[in-house]
Amino acid sequence: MKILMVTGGTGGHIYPALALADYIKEHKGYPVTFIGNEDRMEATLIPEKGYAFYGLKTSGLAGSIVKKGKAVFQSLRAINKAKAILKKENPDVIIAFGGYVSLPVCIAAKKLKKKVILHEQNSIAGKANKMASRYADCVIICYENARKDFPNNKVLLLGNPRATLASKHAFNQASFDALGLDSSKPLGLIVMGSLGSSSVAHKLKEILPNIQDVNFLYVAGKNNMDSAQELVADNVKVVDYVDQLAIIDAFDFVICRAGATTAAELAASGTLSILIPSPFVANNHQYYNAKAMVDDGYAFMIEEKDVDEKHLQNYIETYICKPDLAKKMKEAAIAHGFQDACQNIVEVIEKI
Ligand SMILES: CC(=O)N[C@H]1[C@@H](OP(=O)(O)OP(=O)(O)OC[C@H]2O[C@@H](n3ccc(=O)[nH]c3=O)[C@H](O)[C@@H]2O)O[C@H](CO)[C@@H](O)[C@@H]1O
Repeated sequence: MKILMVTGGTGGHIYPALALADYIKEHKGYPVTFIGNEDRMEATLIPEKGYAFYGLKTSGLAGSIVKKGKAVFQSLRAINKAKAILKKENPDVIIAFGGYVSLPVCIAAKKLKKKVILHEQNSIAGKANKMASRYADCVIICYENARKDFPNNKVLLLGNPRATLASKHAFNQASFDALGLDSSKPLGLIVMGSLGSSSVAHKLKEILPNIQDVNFLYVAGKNNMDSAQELVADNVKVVDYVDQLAIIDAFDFVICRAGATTAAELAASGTLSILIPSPFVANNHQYYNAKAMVDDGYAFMIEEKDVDEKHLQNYIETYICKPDLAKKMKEAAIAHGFQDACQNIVEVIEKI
């Protein structure tokens, strides 16, 4: 069986696809090829991981009439290019992980009568996935809430492939030691998704130095290192990137955005979190990702507008000073973790 995956734009769409591809390679040996945007992070990340990669030029349907017109024109060209790639590669199944690059590939796939599976990471579906669902044979979701965004007879709630990876992740002592953190105090990891956040960095710079009983590692994101430098303090180290899953076990809690892939990893690995959902995403979907986690009893949430010392200190103390409650929350996280996501998705691929 040959599989082709479509993914792109941000880590939250790319890492789940890579996790599934690695699982398929290890357990089934089926070849996997990728299509993504020719000018986004996937164009380097995916070939670096050893997979064949085809790039398309696409952009989102947003902004001025001229920009929208350009996006439509690019999509039409992308459909033709995708058709040529699909004819050459001749995959049995196409799995699309969202982002606007998915849509032209799904359209091309259906024109060639190929089987299409969509993967939606978020609790509110993205625009591209909603449009692509009419060309899909099956839609895999990670939150019950996303079911209503798709034709009900196509939906399966199976979770995010990164959950499987997170449940099996190996702590890497050398990666942790290289960070040079003082672990004689509780440790907090702060990571703002694959793109970072300058607005949260700006708020935290006033707050973190006052929480002296915790040492923090702030992961800024490669494009935010300048604004993040203002955070450096006795108890705060700043780096641009970490392999989140390799070091997460060393931390007592994580403060982070509520990107769906990070959220899936937190649940599957039983990691305690304080979520600050990004207010700058489509349909406020991170708020709803976070709300589902809070409702299921395994995370706290502070909206960005409410981030202050009192709120943060309050939640941090709960994790550190109430071990019984922290243990209960960890158990609730693991119970909602979809640790078998990869195995269950592969069964669907084989059946389809
Ligand atoms: C601004 C934006 O549009 N964000 C979206 C994007 O988030 P974003 O790309 O930030 O994705 P997530 O937070 O969901 O996932 C980030 C991934 O990168 C990894 N990682 C990240 C930083 C780092 O230093 N090290 C590291 O290993 C994490 O372990 C995780 O696997 O896609 C998500 C999934 O569709 C959406 O829910 C988010 O709303």
